[in-house]
Amino acid sequence: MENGETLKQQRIAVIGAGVMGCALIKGMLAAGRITRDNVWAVVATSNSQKRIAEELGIRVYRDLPVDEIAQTDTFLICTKPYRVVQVLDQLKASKALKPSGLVVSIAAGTTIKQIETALPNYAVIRAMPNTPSLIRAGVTVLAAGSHSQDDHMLVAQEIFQSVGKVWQLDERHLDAVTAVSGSGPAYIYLILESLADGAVKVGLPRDIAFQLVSQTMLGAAMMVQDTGKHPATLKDEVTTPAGCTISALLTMEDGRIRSTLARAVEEATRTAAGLGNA
Ligand SMILES: NC(=O)C1=CN([C@@H]2O[C@H](COP(=O)(O)OP(=O)(O)OC[C@H]3O[C@@H](n4cnc5c(N)ncnc54)[C@H](OP(=O)(O)O)[C@@H]3O)[C@@H](O)[C@H]2O)C=CC1
Ligand SMILES: O=C(O)[C@@H]1CCC=N1
Repeated sequence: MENGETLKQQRIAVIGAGVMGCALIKGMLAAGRITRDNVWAVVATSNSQKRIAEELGIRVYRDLPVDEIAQTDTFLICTKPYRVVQVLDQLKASKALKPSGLVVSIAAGTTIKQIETALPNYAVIRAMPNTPSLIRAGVTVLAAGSHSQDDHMLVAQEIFQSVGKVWQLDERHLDAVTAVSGSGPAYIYLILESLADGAVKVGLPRDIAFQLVSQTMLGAAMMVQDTGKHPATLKDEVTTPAGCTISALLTMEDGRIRSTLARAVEEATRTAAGLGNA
């Protein structure tokens, strides 16, 4: 089978089609890795059911359908963390799970052990993606469960490669990953908005400010990736002696921007670790 073709043989269920579940379905459809026939979803409310069925053109249910479960290879669990075990209990109670199937959970703080306790002997992979998966610019880190084989990991890799870049790490890193790249887009939006506020304060129109700041962020991020240079080196290349950049940087340092951002990641890691116990 060609690289990237494994998903075409799979029937995929997305349990919880909210922000992330829909981002993943849209991303996979846009990548042409799945068809509308081989994916189905579950939501809680009739409003979401109607909206998503219309928007995505896929089968959307409010209860777990036993006949669909029996034909499904991979379950992407995308509910809030506190609902994950309840959903897994329902899947188990259906008695329709394929023994060779795979559960991939994207729930923050919900451990592989918690999932394997609910579904003993089942292949489990824990994933932490982020919202840019919607536009296929996501970041996902995968961690394998104790019954996950290479072919299961291949399926998970193909799902998340279709919506962005993928790394595989030991599960002990997943709460940190959640705090860095899972939550990360929110930090970047806050910084983007703050810089744009500054631009507005010095007279630029808001829409131009958003375009200038977001493109600058994109370019700066690409410089880090493409040049491989340390960010401090790239920063120094911008910072002319007695120029204006150093004025801005020292103002930021006065506001303890570095430790504020680093401590924020530390705090988010602590919070993420507790989310599966709610
Ligand atoms: N948002 C993010 O940036 C990221 C989130 N995550 C993780 O992804 C998961 C989902 O987050 P997010 O998409 O933001 O949450 P949302 O609230 O947007 O989505 C949750 C979805 O679950 C559905 N749902 C609720 N109860 C059930 C149930 N019993 N059975 C099936 N579906 C149900 C909801 O249906 P309805 O719409 O009808 O209420 C909704 O579609 C969380 O565990 C989170 O930790 C991971 C990475 C990033
Ligand atoms: O805020 C949260 O808990 C989730 C996990 C990562 C991003 N959003």
